[in-house]
Amino acid sequence: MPRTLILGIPGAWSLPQATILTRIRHWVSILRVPATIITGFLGSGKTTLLNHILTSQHGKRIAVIENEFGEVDIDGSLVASHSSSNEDIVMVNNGCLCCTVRGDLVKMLLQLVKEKQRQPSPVIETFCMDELVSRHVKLDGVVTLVDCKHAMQHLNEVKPRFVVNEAVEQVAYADRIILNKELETLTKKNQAKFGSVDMDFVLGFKSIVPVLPSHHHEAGHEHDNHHHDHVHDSTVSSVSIVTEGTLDLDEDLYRMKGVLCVNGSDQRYVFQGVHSTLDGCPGGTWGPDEKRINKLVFIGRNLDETSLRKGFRGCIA
Ligand SMILES: Nc1nc2c(ncn2[C@@H]2O[C@H](COP(=O)(O)OP(=O)(O)OP(=O)(O)O)[C@@H](O)[C@H]2O)c(=O)[nH]1
Repeated sequence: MPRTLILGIPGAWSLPQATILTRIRHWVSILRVPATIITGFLGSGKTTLLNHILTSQHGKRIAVIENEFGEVDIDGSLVASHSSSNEDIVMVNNGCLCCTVRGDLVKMLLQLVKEKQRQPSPVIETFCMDELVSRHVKLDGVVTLVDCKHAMQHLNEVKPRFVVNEAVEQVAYADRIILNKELETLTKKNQAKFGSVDMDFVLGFKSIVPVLPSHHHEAGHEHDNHHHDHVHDSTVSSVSIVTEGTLDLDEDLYRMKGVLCVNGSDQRYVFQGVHSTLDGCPGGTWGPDEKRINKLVFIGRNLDETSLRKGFRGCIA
């Protein structure tokens, strides 16, 4: 038994070895960095909740690993602008976090825990299976955002056999569910507005059984030497556009979001669309020598990429 480890445990010398080991494991588990998974369907309000967490006074030091569906990073800039320590936010884009980009996630997690001054609290997505990660990081719990306005459409969607309904899984594996966006039929107690919830409800609640969904990929293929047996819905895809120029602004989509350069304004325009709800607000000011790059992401079923790109180019002034 290494002496240094035992010395940290009060009364360890007088105890049987099994008890000592149990205590060591307990202490190691306490020392591990707690991670909270924030999940929820497209546009349900995850980024909004994250910004609420990052700007709340809770005394916790937080690092964020964020995964985006499209290959263009929109949320990175939206989250980073609310945080005082931008370097603690890393993006893992364009892929299912437990499959295609899992290797990146493991690297990110290990990098975060190696740099001891950082305490990644909300770290997004699955990591329990990696031995090295689980030695350093413990899953605190899974928080699922539900968009009350659009949730039933996605929860009730009948998928082909073996195709996973992500919206159902996100709810099924939640330790905490936040009903976000107002709905008149719910009592105030059950719902949140713009992710505004008590921090104790989402951080540090220590779920008793931290279980993650076992999940399946198309025809059960392999990534990074591990096997998946779930299938994502291949009709849902994303189209991302990155182009220079200024826009005159204007489908039936799940989600649109973008950071745009609009005619006559020195400020970025942050554009949000969740189904038919469209929203936008000014973002940060463009730098004097900064290239005015428009970034726009469309996520939905059977997207017509060619006409979306053509239509978007038609908006450039
Ligand atoms: N009316 C209303 N809108 C909200 C609420 N919470 C978030 N929103 C809006 O919903 C839109 C999507 O919010 P996000 O926080 O970006 O959602 P998300 O889950 O991160 O979206 P994805 O990036 O697609 O995964 C934004 O326009 C938000 O302002 C709410 O409680 N009420």
